[in-house]
Order: sequence, then C-alpha cells, then structure tokens
Amino acid sequence: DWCVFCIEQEGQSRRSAMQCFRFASWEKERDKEELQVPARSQSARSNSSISTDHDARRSGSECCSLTVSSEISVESFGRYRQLSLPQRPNNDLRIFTFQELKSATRSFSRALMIGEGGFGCVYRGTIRSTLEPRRSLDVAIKQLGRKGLQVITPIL
Ligand SMILES: Nc1ncnc2c1ncn2[C@@H]1O[C@H](COP(=O)(O)OP(=O)(O)OP(=O)(O)O)[C@@H](O)[C@H]1O
Repeated sequence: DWCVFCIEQEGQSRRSAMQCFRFASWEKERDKEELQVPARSQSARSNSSISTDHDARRSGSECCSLTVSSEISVESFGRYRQLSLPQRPNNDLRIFTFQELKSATRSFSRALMIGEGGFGCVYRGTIRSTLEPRRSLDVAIKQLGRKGLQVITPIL
C-alpha cells in the first residue's frame, strides 16, 4: 500500500530525491498500485536532479530511476505516514501502475538486474513515453526490499 521511489538523472548525483506516497487499499483492489513520477513542473524544475521523459528528450538523457515495492504492508509502513506527500489529483505527475513496472522489468527478472543498493535491487526496464507513445524510454527501476525497510527503521 506504499511506494517509495527516487528519481535520478543520468550523469548527476545518484541520490537526488526520495519520497513516499500512500495508496489506499481500494486503489490496490482496483489494481491501481501506482508509482508517481514527477513530470515537468515548477517543483520538479526547482530540483535540477529530477528527470522526466520530457526533460530526457530535451537533455538527450533517457534514463531515470524509480523505486517501487509491492510487498509492503500497511502495518509495516503505517508508522511512516509522516513521510507521505498528499495525493495531488491535479498535479502533473506521471503515474505508473505496479503492473506496468512489472512488465517493464519482465517481472523483475534477475537477468535485468543492474545493481543493488541499500534499499533494494535496481532493474533495467523499458516504458513508453507519454509524449510520444511510439517511443520507448530506458529506465532504472528500484524495488524496495525488506532489507530496505530495515534501513529505514533506525532513521525514523
Ligand atoms: N539510473 C541508473 N542507471 C544505471 N544504473 C543504475 C541506475 N540507478 C542505479 N543503478 C545501478 O544500481 C546500483 C544501485 O543503485 P542504488 O541507487 O540502489 O544505489 P545506492 O544509492 O547505494 O542505494 P540506496 O539508495 O538504496 O542506498 C548502482 O550502483 C548502479 O550500478
């Protein structure tokens, strides 16, 4: 019911932004486990390390990185509510379903694993550009692992 993600721009500092979003259980029931990725916005602009596929097209970079977990329970994350950002229905975030990310990484195939950090494994994936649907974007998708949750605990 929670997703954590970070967005990174190729060629810049790896650790740039990490935020938590809460997803209501009814959304899950409707297969709406979603990951929100900042698109072009004022707030995104103010953080130069956040990458969007619009920006990617402008900069020539086609790489961004996401972190997602499908296994985190409400119980285990309930105490981290203070980290969540309000859902902003009118924002310009791009939303991915968990299913899309799963497909992009061929069910988080080990063959597509490109690295592992303290919070989980990173996979190479391919998603469609919203601006040009026929265009594919290479992305790095990070899946938050249980080890990652253990890392979060002492910080809070
Ligand atoms: N956008 C990316 N493009 C290519 N490889 C990446 C990308 N993001 C991560 N990786 C690979 O995955 C590895 C782990 O990345 P990750 O971001 O998880 O590292 P970390 O910052 O040490 O982890 P954490 O933030 O979880 O502590 C990297 O060392 C790199 O090899």
